[in-house]
Amino acid sequence: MASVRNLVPRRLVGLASLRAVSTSSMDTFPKRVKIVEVGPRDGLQNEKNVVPTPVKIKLIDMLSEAGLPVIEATSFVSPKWVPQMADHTEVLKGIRKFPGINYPVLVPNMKGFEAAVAAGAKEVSVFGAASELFSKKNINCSIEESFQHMGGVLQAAKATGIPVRGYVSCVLGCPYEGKISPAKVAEVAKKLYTMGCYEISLGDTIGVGTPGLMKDMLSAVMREVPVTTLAVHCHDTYGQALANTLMALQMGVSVVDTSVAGLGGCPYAQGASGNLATEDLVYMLTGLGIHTGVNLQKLLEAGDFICQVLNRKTSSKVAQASCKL
Ligand SMILES: CC(C)(COP(=O)([O-])OP(=O)([O-])OC[C@H]1O[C@@H](n2cnc3c(N)ncnc32)[C@H](O)[C@@H]1OP(=O)([O-])[O-])[C@@H](O)C(=O)NCCC(=O)NCCSC(=O)C[C@@](C)(O)CC(=O)[O-]
Repeated sequence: MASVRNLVPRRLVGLASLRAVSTSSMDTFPKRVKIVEVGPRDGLQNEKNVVPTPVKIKLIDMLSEAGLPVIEATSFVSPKWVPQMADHTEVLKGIRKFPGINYPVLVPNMKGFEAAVAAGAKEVSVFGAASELFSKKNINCSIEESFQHMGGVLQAAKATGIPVRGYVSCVLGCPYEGKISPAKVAEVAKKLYTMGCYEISLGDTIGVGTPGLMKDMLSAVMREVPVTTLAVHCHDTYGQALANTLMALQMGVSVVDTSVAGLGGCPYAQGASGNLATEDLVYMLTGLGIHTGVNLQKLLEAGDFICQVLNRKTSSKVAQASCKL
């Protein structure tokens, strides 16, 4: 693989050719998009070989340097279930905390919440699903039981002034149940919103959705939850993540979860590939003239770094193209 140093002078060529467009269809897009970088958590949780803690810390520091406003750093889940995240405390304590950047962590229950707070977490994310079977496989409880676990975390977080983000998985399909109805997604999203999550991230966990499904699902959710509190989280298994995200942006969503180099997958969703690559979203938004505050060059360097450590080719089309320029 080419070294970062060799790539640096050439990579801006593609970016420099981008020109912000202004058409009437742009009126429906948000003026700025908040990118939630989930690579260090969602991106690495599925890696078979344990990634050394200093590598995770360096990756997060590089992503901070790139200007990502939110970086999901790790998860305080059971190390028996997800061994890759067992070093959560060391990672959270070891990273440089840049002013203005949030470093939320995933917590499934009070045990995870308490450990996260003890490690210095200032924001947490709870996670549920719109599929009963996925909920059972992923967190070993029903959707109803998961509301109780999340409710406990939300109450404790409120008492300590910690903001809570909520995830809904399987919003466009489930590896165990198949089709998931938009009404079910809306019901779960509404529950998380009314319980106190300030933002609800809608996850196409296995990347099976298409823009039409995204439109139907979002239309149902937006009848129950304000669009200003919604985020989308698209995996790219069928190459639809960027198209699905574009549909969400057109519908007024302005928060998007992505993963550097397109890393990712869920250990309890066999066959699901990585998230939408952060580089590809930044490139598209730059072309649309939508502000993100992210430095694409530095982001590409972070992607190169983690791909070299993992001995993996990047899944980002933009990173691949930039290597060839
Ligand atoms: C939820 C549990 C813990 C239930 O797991 P369980 O086995 O049902 O839990 P339990 O309460 O019966 O406890 C069993 C053992 O786990 C311990 N335990 C219990 N909780 C914790 C904790 N927080 N941290 C550390 N240890 C914990 C607990 O202390 C006990 O230890 P033991 O007595 O056997 O030694 C487990 O199922 C789990 O950790 N699941 C997490 C799975 C996961 O991380 N999945 C990936 C993240 S979700 C995702 O990727 C989707 C998303 C968010 O990206 C969006 C999308 O794409 O859709």
